[in-house]
Amino acid sequence: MQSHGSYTDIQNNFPGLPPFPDDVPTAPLLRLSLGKLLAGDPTECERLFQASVEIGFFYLDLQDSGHGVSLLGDADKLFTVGEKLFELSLEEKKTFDFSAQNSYFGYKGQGLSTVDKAGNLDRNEFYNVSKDDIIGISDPLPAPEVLKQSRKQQESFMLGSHVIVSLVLNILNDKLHLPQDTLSNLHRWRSTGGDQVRFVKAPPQPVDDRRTALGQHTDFGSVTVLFNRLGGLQVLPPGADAEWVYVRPLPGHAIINLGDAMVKFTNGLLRSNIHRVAAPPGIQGDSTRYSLVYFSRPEDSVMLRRLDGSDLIPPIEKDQVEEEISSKDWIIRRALGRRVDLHKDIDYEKAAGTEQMSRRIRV
Ligand SMILES: O=C(O)CCC(=O)C(=O)O
Ligand SMILES: [Fe+2]
Repeated sequence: MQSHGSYTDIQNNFPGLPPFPDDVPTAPLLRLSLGKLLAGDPTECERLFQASVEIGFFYLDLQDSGHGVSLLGDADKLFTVGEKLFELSLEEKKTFDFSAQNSYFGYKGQGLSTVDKAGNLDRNEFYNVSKDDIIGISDPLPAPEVLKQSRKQQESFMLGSHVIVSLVLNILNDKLHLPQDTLSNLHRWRSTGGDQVRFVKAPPQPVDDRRTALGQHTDFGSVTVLFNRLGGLQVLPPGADAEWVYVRPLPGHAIINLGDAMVKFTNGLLRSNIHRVAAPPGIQGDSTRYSLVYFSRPEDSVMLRRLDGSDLIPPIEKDQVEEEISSKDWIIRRALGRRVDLHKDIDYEKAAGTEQMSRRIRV
């Protein structure tokens, strides 16, 4: 057994950052190869499907494909952009909070969302940038100079992530026996939707008061492409007795997870796993944590309900009622429903997603 904070494999750590400790429980997520998935390798595609049914999270090794390597390069550039972005004064950043206009794009300051039913507040700030804005199919939102100057890098990162999303959707489409292109036709690059990049920053927390930085949730959309360097992300495996485990960040890999839309489209066959962000473990807890995310969502007008045309997707049961809600309304309800600055009384449950199904506990 290694001592606290030590590491066995230098390649499993990020240069310049304190190592992820070896003595905390981690999720045994599958590591899939982008090169193999792009080549249509049947075993790798089957592993992707398995991971999507069982846990809804997997690592994607980007190092064995030219596309993946260039996405890693774009992610590196945006980590630097993110650091500069959050260096702006709070006063300036707040001018880009558009939530009062019912928009989830722009800045969210630290401590504006509840992380649990007790009303404890979050400990991170983030900034959401709309894909539609960056590719010029919606009116541009006001943005700080550092974001205006990096629109090209953002577009490249968004497109690169969207290619990964489309690949995952096409493999799932095939495995679900859906008519060809069913899923990708609900996620067209140049159609209006909620796709976004999120820059995240969480400062180190006081040693004697380390808490959840981002409350437990399932992602709202379809497929998430996440870049982590410091630990802190945790998932709750299925089952009544499950305990939170860390997802160890791996250099050269993205973390891919499915969101609520995939659960609704497949009537619970695919899984959108509950996750949260805790303070980074061990000596990592003294460092500032940045992360970078690409969230894909079904196009705005898509209704989030069971898809027709598959013999594998379970039918709607007799006593089951599907909510009539569009992708756009779902995301607004989930993204803004727990903001203490927008609502006097927070109905924590009303802003919930598919968490209950995610637990896979039969009642
Ligand atoms: O920062 C992370 O690692 C995860 C963030 C996350 O889960 C989210 O923004 O939905
Ligand atoms: Fe998330």
